[in-house]
Amino acid sequence: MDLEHQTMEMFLRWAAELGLSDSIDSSRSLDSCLGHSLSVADFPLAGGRGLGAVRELRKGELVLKVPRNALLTTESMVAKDQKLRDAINLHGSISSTQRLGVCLLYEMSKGKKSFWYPYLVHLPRDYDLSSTFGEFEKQALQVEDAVWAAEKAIAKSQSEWKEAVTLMKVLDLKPKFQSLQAWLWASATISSRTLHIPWDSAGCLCPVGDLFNYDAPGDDLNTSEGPELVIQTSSPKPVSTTHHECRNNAEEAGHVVETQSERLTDGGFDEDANAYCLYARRNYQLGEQVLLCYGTYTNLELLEHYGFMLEENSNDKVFIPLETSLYSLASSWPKDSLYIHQDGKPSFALVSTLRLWLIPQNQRDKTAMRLVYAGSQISVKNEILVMKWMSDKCGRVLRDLPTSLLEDTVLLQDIKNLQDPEVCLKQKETEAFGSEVRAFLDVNHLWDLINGDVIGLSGKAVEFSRKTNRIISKWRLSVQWRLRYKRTLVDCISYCNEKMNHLSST
Ligand SMILES: C[S@@+](CC[C@H](N)C(=O)[O-])C[C@H]1O[C@@H](n2cnc3c(N)ncnc32)[C@H](O)[C@@H]1O
Repeated sequence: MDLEHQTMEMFLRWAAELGLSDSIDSSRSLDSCLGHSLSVADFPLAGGRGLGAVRELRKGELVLKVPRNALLTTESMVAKDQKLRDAINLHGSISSTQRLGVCLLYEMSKGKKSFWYPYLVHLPRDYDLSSTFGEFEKQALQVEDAVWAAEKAIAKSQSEWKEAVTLMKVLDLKPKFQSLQAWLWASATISSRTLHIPWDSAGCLCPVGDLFNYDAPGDDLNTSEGPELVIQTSSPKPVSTTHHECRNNAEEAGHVVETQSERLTDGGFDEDANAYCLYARRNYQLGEQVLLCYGTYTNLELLEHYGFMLEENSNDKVFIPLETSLYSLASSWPKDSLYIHQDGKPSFALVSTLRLWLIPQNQRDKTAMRLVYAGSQISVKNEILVMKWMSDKCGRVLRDLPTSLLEDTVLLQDIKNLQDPEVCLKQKETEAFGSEVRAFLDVNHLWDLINGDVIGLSGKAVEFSRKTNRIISKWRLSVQWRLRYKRTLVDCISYCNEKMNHLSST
């Protein structure tokens, strides 16, 4: 049994001893907290390590219960450590998320002496959130809004780190735990793994509960005949770093509560049970990955908060630069409602605004306004103008980007080849590398490694260091993101052209 496997077993035993369980049967063995409903498994195409169903699960069924004493929160860490308590009390001016970040690093610095050590060793060593992107990966996003969002995330992490360093110094953390690198790790851990708790806006780290991978809301609606969960959402979308909203008043009887309401999340802290309770969001077959919904996110937001994106994401939104006069006309609709759906359809608000914008000012009478607000077309002529404008605009946006969809598709394949240890890079292949691959190899000083292998005729694949592989993964994510963006614009052009053809023939 390899080391990873052994430490995972130790972790699951430790969790069972603390009372974590995937079963409602309280007399279960203390060898592992899993095995009745779930098991840890690898899902290479959907999040990597995750939790699989070890039996058929019914929608609404309780699948994991994590008692409060196992949760890592500022409160629970402080309660176990006088020095930490004193330092936190003295330096209360930073945000609760920063406090949790410092506590996490402090706990990590204890190594095996930490109460949560069996959990902490299983945290990822690296993350791909955009706050961890270097200049190359950031620019590879190409789209101005996306580059700007990444820049903002990077700057935010840096300024939060500077503010938190004072507390880290008081705690006398070793330099490696005080570094920006360590801070980025702690912030990414908190951003991508915390669950919502009612008593701390920073949320909690939930052993085992943070092994669930993500399922977008709305993608599960047709899959079950089971009863619906009532999730009492405090806001339609979490604004804090925590992604799970509270499922208050969850009735334990049958572990199912009745119908409707917005189902953004699949669990929450249950005051009565004094535990975090997680429920199946749909029916699952044996062996299927059990997923959790962290909230409603566009791909850019997923990249920022979680370090991944979804090729198929019904919540994705593609924004294109619009004329200022159009924005001012669109005052009835918020700016962020003017977008293109991932399947290429312009949003209701965008089409409505364009309908209005594209009729001459003297024709913007009551009748036209009424039609626009009702979501109806004003006239066939106007509708054709709208579709033509959208199609031309998307075409211009695509042309203005540094690379085409086709070039990005080839690039993505080259990146996959670079990353694949099974692929041997032949000299003729490296000669065909496009300018972006060449620039990447230049910036990261990797030519020697590539040439050494090719010229050395070793016949072996090029092996990059772990650090280089991490950078390649981030770059790959950027390219995937911009490719998805471009696909949506191309689909929008097809959608508009089809509409135009249809309208012209009527
Ligand atoms: C709460 S953790 C889930 C467990 C994680 N896979 C692990 O091994 O610890 C969230 C992270 O898992 C990954 N992830 C979750 N859902 C994913 C999905 N559908 N596709 C790709 N990665 C996903 C992302 O790296 C994300 O930041």
